[in-house]
Amino acid sequence: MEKLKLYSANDLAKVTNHRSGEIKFGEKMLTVPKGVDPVHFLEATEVKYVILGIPEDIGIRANFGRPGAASAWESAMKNIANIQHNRFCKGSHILILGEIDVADEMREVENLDFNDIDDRSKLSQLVERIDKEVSHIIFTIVKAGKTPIIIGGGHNNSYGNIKGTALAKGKPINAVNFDAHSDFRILEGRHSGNGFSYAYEEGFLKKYFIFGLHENYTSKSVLDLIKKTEDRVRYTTYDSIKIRKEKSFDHELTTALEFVKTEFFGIEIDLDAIPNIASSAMTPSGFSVEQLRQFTSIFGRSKNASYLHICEGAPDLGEEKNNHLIGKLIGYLVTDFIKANQ
Ligand SMILES: N=CN[C@@H](CCC(=O)O)C(=O)O
Repeated sequence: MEKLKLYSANDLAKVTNHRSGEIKFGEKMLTVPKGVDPVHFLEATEVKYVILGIPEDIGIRANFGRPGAASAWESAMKNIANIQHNRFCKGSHILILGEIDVADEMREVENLDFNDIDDRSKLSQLVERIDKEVSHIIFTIVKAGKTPIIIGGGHNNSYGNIKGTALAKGKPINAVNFDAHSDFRILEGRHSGNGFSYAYEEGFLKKYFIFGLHENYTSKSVLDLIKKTEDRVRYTTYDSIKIRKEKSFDHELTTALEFVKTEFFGIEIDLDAIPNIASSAMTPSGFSVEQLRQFTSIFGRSKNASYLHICEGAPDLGEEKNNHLIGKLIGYLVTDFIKANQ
């Protein structure tokens, strides 16, 4: 795990704002002690939840998107460290493992142009390089009996999450994805729009449910492909629930849960499904933050929930004065998941 940059107790102290009479997560969460092998530590610790950051937006660049998601990890950590440790949720149940070191790759993409065919191919190759690191680290965390909470990064990282979890569990897993987009697009080289189709094609993803797809942003070819694989890939649209009111939110949650919970499954959350949250494909229309939190809690409750991935939030694309909001939203989702799951 050479590309794993461990988070130290000192890193944690730097982002924790101490206040007398209060105990913050940053004072209670674990880090891997200096000089200790992280794999041994993962195997030995009793802590169940392991937080990992992926500060990249290379998959988004390879998908002709707007960069910015690399900054979500730092914003999330600044928030998570300052959540109150209390009877509702305890920081001591969390290990902050660290982040995947993508600094070299991020430097390499700075001057690459999506419109240049050679550059586009380089972007995809760099996504594949990150895929390998993500799947290896997720494999190691899950194999140690822990539940990863992954903070991205682009949605390309769904591939590594699914692959790593499936390899650790020794069988393909299911996934539920709260997203405006299917990310089940053609296998044209890796990017943020085809993490699930690659995982499906390579046999790591068994059943896949897309929750709240936006009808305007799903191509006919993807809809046709999903129709052909109906026994394994299903969806419900945002428009059918919230606009035409043909289906109820709660009923669709149950349908999706029944579909995925038959096996170990991953919970994938793309923040571009929430209105006005800064992201590459930012939207003015979508489910509310409360609905996303309910989704996280309901799926988190299942004993087969094997990881949580929150991605595509891009504080760097947001308003300068309030760029802590994405970190705060991620903090709510992390604690909603843990409270439901523990
Ligand atoms: N992870 C996001 N994937 C979307 C992005 C859509 C967009 O950039 O407009 C997709 O490929 O469909």
